[in-house]
Amino acid sequence: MTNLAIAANGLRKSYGDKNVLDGIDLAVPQGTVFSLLGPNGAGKTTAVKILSTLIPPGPGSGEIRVGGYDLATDPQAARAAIGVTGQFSAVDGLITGEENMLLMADLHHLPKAQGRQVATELLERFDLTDAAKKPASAYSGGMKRRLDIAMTLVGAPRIIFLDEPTTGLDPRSRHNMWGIIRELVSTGVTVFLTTQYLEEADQLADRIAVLHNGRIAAEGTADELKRLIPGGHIRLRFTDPTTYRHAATALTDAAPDDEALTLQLPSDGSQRALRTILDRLDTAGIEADELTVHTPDLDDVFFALTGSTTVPSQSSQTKETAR
Ligand SMILES: Nc1ncnc2c1ncn2[C@@H]1O[C@H](COP(=O)(O)OP(=O)(O)OP(=O)(O)O)[C@@H](O)[C@H]1O
Repeated sequence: MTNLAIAANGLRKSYGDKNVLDGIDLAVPQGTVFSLLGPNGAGKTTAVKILSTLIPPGPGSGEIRVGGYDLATDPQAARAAIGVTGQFSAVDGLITGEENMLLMADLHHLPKAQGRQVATELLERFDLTDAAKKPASAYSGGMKRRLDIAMTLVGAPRIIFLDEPTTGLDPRSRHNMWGIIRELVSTGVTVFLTTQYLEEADQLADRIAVLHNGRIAAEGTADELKRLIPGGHIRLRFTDPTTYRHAATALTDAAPDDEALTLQLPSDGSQRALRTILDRLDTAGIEADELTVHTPDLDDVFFALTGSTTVPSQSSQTKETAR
């Protein structure tokens, strides 16, 4: 267990008769990014709050270790090893970015000169030097998130909890944030990330766990999770109903959608599979208005595991319907 930054056994939490976490196990090696995925209300924030000592675990939970320290017996030491940013931001809008940073330095009991130096360096690193003297309330969403992370780093935490760090950010700010997270990890920091964006988990996480109905429905690398979903498909779209019907009669193995005028054929998305389908279309004299290749991605995994259907082969359809 010593090389694990976070280790939890049988993590439980209920609110009233609602079992939010129903005994989940977590093992996050040092220096890696672990992503907890789940639909809204799945219990991601609850897990972050317990692991970061903000709320106690529910009765019956097993041992929880963060930074090597047992949360039950040594919460202070665990707290010293971690930083938390996210939905419950620490940024005070009434004071400037620099003042927020200095306040953090005071909270960490850094000597004045050292506090100033750390604040200046972090503001520079997060591209906030020009805005340092402006009240944080005037910052954009992306700047506030950057300031929030910069404030977290004042205490030089080895483990950082990022609760939906890019929710609501525009694509450029999101990519900037990904760069920041990658840089943190390159310095050996462990990141526990919750996100609603599957692409984010795919981009950043070494391991991903999907939380559903209070349990971990699946866990693994992005590739391992994608392998849970068999195959992809090729989708043919028609605008003319007669052409569509002709194609549906010719391609008996295709799944038809009479309303959308589309046909879906199972395919691994390879060049060879594509050529076979094009040959079949040529032979039957069919010309589709649009042909799209769909390979399984994390969305498919997510919908297959947390959607109404649990039949993997239906996942692709689930995704398309859901969009
Ligand atoms: N203090 C509380 N009292 C009662 N119920 C709570 C409390 N905190 C959370 N819950 C409930 O626990 C469930 C999980 O909430 P949580 O915030 O952990 O979900 P989440 O996965 O982080 O969701 P989101 O993506 O929407 O932030 C929800 O149904 C929520 O309403």
